Amino acid sequence: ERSTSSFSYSSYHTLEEIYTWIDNFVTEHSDIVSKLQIGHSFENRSILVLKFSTGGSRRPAIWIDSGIHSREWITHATGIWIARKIVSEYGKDRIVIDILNAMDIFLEIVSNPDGFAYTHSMNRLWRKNKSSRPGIFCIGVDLNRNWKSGFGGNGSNNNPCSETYHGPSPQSEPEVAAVVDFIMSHGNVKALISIHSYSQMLMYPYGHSLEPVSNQEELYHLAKDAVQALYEVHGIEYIYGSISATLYVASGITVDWAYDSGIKYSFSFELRDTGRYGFLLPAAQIIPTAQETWMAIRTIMEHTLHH
Ligand SMILES: O=C(NO)N[C@H](Cc1ccccc1)C(=O)O
Ligand SMILES: [Zn+2]
Repeated sequence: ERSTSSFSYSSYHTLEEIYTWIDNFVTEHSDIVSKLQIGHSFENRSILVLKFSTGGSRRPAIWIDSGIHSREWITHATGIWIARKIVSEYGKDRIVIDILNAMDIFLEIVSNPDGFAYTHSMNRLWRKNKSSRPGIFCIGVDLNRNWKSGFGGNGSNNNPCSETYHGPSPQSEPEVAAVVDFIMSHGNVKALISIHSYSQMLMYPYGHSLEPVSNQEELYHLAKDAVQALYEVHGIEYIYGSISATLYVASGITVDWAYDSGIKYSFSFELRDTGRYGFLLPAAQIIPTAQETWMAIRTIMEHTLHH
């Protein structure tokens, strides 16, 4: 069926189902949504980005990615739901209208397609990508350790068999290089939101050190407001703060690279839950999770629009 009306937003889907949904979604909303291919994964799958734009050229933009860790299925499902929410709210919500009349939104739903396919075929709890190199006997690099900022520092591992293996060099992984190349050539990305699960946290740089970022006060208060907006939907409580202070030191991570590349509003979400189901969050929680996450993301986008 050509329409997305038969797509269940309250279910988890395979890579093929998501890519088909993307094509149908773009067809149905071609007035404001387009599909970009920003590169290929290690196993040669397309890396796709949805672009939401109401015109202009190279407008200030917001980047949102989900699924960088393949086992975090709630993040892809949330990304899909948010894509539909953006187009449905554009006609209704004053804040979304204002955002899209001034900015573009880029949404990369499946940031690690090889790993995601693997969680459906062989190992539901696979985290990394699927890269392999001669003489190395473990597969995959942690795509949240392969970025240039703080690369190879504490909170990342140089053992290829580790779940936090940072890879042989910064941006060695095609899935990371594609995003870096896209954002750098775009040159006008004002906010980056990288969605993970689980733990119910909203965090900002730095992960690689306890050193506060220059606009720490602003990010703290924005995170506070975003977490409050999230709480008001279903009463779910998040903690917030800098990654290194709130969680632990992690080096080579997406948001540190984004921040150091000039994207002053860089955040990482850890969605539901706090461990009862963990990565195996029941599908019944997809829509409630997406609804509350949307309100936090909308808060961050609105702030970015006005600053
Ligand atoms: O893997 C997850 N969550 O899925 N998060 C941890 C912590 C984290 C989250 C966000 C940014 C940096 C670091 C990780 O080791 O990457
Ligand atoms: Zn993760």
